[in-house]
Amino acid sequence: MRDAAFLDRLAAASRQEQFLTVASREEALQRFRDAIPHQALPSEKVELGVALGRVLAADLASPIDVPPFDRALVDGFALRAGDTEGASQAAPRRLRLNHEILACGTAPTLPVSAGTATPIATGGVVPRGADAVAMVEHTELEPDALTIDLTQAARPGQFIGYAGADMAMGETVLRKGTLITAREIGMLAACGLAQVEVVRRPKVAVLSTGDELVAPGTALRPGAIYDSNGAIVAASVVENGGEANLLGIVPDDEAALEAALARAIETHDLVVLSGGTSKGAGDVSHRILSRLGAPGVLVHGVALKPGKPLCLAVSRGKPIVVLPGFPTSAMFTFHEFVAPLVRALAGLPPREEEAIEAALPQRTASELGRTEFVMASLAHSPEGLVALPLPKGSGSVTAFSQADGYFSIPANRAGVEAGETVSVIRLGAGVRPPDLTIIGSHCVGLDRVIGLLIDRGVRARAIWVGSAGGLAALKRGECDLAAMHLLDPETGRYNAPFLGQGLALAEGWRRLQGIVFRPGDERFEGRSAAEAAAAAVTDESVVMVNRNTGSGTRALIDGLIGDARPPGFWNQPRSHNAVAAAVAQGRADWGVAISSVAKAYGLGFLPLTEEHYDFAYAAGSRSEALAAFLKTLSDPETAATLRTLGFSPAAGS
Ligand SMILES: Nc1nc2c(c(=O)[nH]1)N[C@H]1C(S)=C(S)[C@@H](COP(=O)(O)OP(=O)(O)OC[C@H]3O[C@@H](n4cnc5c(N)ncnc54)[C@H](O)[C@@H]3O)O[C@H]1N2
Ligand code: MOO
Repeated sequence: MRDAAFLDRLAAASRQEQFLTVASREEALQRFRDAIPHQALPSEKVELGVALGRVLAADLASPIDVPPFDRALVDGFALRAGDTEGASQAAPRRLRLNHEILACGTAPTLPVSAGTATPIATGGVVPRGADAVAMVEHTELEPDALTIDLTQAARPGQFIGYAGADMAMGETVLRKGTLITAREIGMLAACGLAQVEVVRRPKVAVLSTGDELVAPGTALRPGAIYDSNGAIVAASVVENGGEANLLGIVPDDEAALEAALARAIETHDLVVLSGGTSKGAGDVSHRILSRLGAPGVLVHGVALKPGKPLCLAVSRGKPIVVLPGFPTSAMFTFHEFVAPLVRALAGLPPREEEAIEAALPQRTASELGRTEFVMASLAHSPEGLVALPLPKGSGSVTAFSQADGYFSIPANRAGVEAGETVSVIRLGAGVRPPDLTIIGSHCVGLDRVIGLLIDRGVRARAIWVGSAGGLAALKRGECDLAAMHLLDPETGRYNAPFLGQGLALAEGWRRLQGIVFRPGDERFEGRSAAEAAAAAVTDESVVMVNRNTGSGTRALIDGLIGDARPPGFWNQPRSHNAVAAAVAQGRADWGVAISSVAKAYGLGFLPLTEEHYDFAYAAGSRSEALAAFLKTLSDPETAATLRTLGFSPAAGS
């Protein structure tokens, strides 16, 4: 490896420039706004049939009266109210019928003169002379059909819809910036408009850079990951009124990137690239963006977390945004810097942000000097709403989509204390806290049970932080249930010994834990788990993968290996899947995981023990959602589902 090219690359990487400017979020936004007008693009005319989802470019006045004439609102007779005064069942008023019937679409030819009435249908044109319509139910047709007897007096104007009552000619009926939905389409059609003037949609080029990226739909090679930013950014552009052009993946190559960016700015209003902007790659984007045209980079580095390496540039009058590669950082900076621009160009008003107050149950630390945004889930607690910071970092794709919102910690604070109230800005419309929050250890069995609950109308959500974390969260009142599998080494019992005052345990199911290894590995194949582990810890060439302290599985591993510290001991991932992936990919030779995961990864399995996966909850809780969960847990249907997944439901179900 110590060849010249390798040393050159290493030297180049360590020589990287510092970020050009580290701006505050406000400064960064200001510089971007000063350089790029955040205003609607010019308009274009589109047919009504394709206007759905577009934005009106100008206020719109109705060119006609709607309805265009005074019309009957009931089936009956057009007449003069004055002729009907005092009419009653006992003393009906007799009116002569005019010789025409005003069906819909028929223009009247005869006026209604005193003492006469004209038959009219709902929607028919009210004839000259008439000032009211009487309902057919309040009249009796005389046998000669030439007269009616009216049994109820009519008020002037009764059952007439006047011209322009709905929309008057010249009245502004729709405002510019209105998003055209089915309702607006109806109004435009009623005005007789076949076309409408809408804001041109901003054309946004979306690119991803990274040699490790592959497009969804293709096979993953070792070390590669799917390009998720491209898809998320493109969809978010559309959600904010833009037209996304997903240009795909560009390799980490200066010339290729420069060529792709140059092409993209020619034909788009905005270019959004993600990845390759932090240290190590930072000056590449910087050099390219400066070469593409003045003024080049406006901001590179914002005192934000997530989102520090964000880069904002303008070349040839076009904005170029380089989002950080980490998906949560990319989405967050998109939301803060790109979405407002796309909306403005598309003529849409700024997104309405709904903030909701929630208590923080736990201290959350933050970095001094950077405004930190913390993705959080909302949950109900006996004391009111709580904001649960999501345990996943900027590299996660799910943090942004699973969060109900985010709260910020100012740059001059090192954290927020437990019990403080934070203002959670909601992400997405109509986000409601779930009925039931489960925190603890992940299990695909629980994924299914939650699915069954959702089918029954209970909105349940799980947050995976491990058994001990779930129990601690339950004790702090952050959730309704803790999903756990903790073994007490002293009693050999699962879960119950850890509960403490006020908590009850619902038995869930049993999961077979065992040693996982690559099939065919003779150091494990055909042996007992205890025997294989004992041999493995004395062989320096065998690498293990451990689990995190506090997990139920770690307690098992400790029991297996005692004080031994074999290679791999300090590699302590937090899930069964991470253990199985490490073994399957050859980064480790053995670990402990549950049988269902071993099967999913095609690994060999030496059974160790059946662990109990149970649920702790507050004994006094009266939550209906909790009751529904406990009921679902004891359903035969649930038990059958769990068995098909390879779990043994607890006795009794
Ligand atoms: N030594 C330092 N390292 C890092 C720093 C730093 O200041 N010093 N900053 C960190 C921060 S903060 C962030 S955020 C990331 C962002 O880095 P880049 O914008 O250069 O992004 P990459 O290095 O290209 O990728 C980071 C990460 O994200 C994955 N990625 C990239 N593109 C995509 C995509 N389209 N879809 C899904 N995932 C993507 C990529 O594989 C990496 O895992 O840098 C820190 N490092
Ligand atoms: O800015 Mo990075 O986004 O802190 O993770």
